[in-house]
Amino acid sequence: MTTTGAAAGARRRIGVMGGTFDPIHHGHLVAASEVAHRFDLDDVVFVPTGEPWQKDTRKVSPAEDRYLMTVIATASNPRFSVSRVDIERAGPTYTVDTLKDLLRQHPDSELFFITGADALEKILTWRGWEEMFGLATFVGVSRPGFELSDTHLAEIHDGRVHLLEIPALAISSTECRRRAAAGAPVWYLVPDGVVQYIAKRNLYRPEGSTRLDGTPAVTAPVHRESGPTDPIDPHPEEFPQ
Ligand SMILES: Nc1ncnc2c1ncn2[C@@H]1O[C@H](COP(=O)(O)OP(=O)(O)OP(=O)(O)O)[C@@H](O)[C@H]1O
Ligand SMILES: O=C(O)c1ccc[n+]([C@@H]2O[C@H](COP(=O)([O-])O)[C@@H](O)[C@H]2O)c1
Repeated sequence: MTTTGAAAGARRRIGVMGGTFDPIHHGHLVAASEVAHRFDLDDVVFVPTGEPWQKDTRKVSPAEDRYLMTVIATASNPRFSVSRVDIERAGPTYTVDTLKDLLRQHPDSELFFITGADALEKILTWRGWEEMFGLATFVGVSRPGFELSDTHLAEIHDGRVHLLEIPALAISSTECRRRAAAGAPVWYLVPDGVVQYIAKRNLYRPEGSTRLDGTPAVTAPVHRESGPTDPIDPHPEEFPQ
């Protein structure tokens, strides 16, 4: 007996939630959950970027930290999983490559790439976008502060792009990082486990700050092929953030 949304013999419908996730927050999770519900998806795969080339003007946290925060944030949802395809591919992250890798891994699937209104606005600046629209259906979701529009995508509009209003959460990773850097709480903006992870790894704190155990905070990127430098503490203390 199948317990998924796909009828027997039908292609699996897989949502793809790509993002830098530095850190992952409830805006990402609500977007994925809402698109999964409205598009009757079987699963949503979260794909943390390797090298987000359009964010190269700022320091991005090590891929392993962003990956682990994404795993922590999605662990309680049986339909959510996290893929390493982008962090294991060398070089800048292009969605056209993400989609090809996922289709190789899931050849009998139909992909639905989920993107916020801000990212959708800039999608024609993405590398190989012409090919990209042939590999997945794109679902643009509303985001406070941005206009949700597909008028710039008129020539693609043959059912490959959909727009969806979702519950509005005015949360951004930028604001979460700013708050963590200032010692302000990020509780309830990000999942509880992510709050704990940020504190444990001293992410987003000013250079030279120390971890709660007194050791220097990690500042060098973690090597791609290695696992996390720190296992997740199974008995985390209460952190003030
Ligand atoms: N609050 C939100 N509501 C809807 N979509 C969102 C929200 N936050 C992010 N997204 C979408 O999630 C995807 C990944 O976003 P990303 O990881 O860059 O987060 P961000 O909050 O935009 O980060 P930053 O503030 O660092 O730019 C993008 O498609 C983005 O548009
Ligand atoms: O393919 C591209 O050239 C491209 C350029 C910018 C962003 N993207 C993808 O869009 C998603 C959101 O990216 P970001 O930078 O807003 O976190 C993520 O999956 C990125 O890989 C992709």
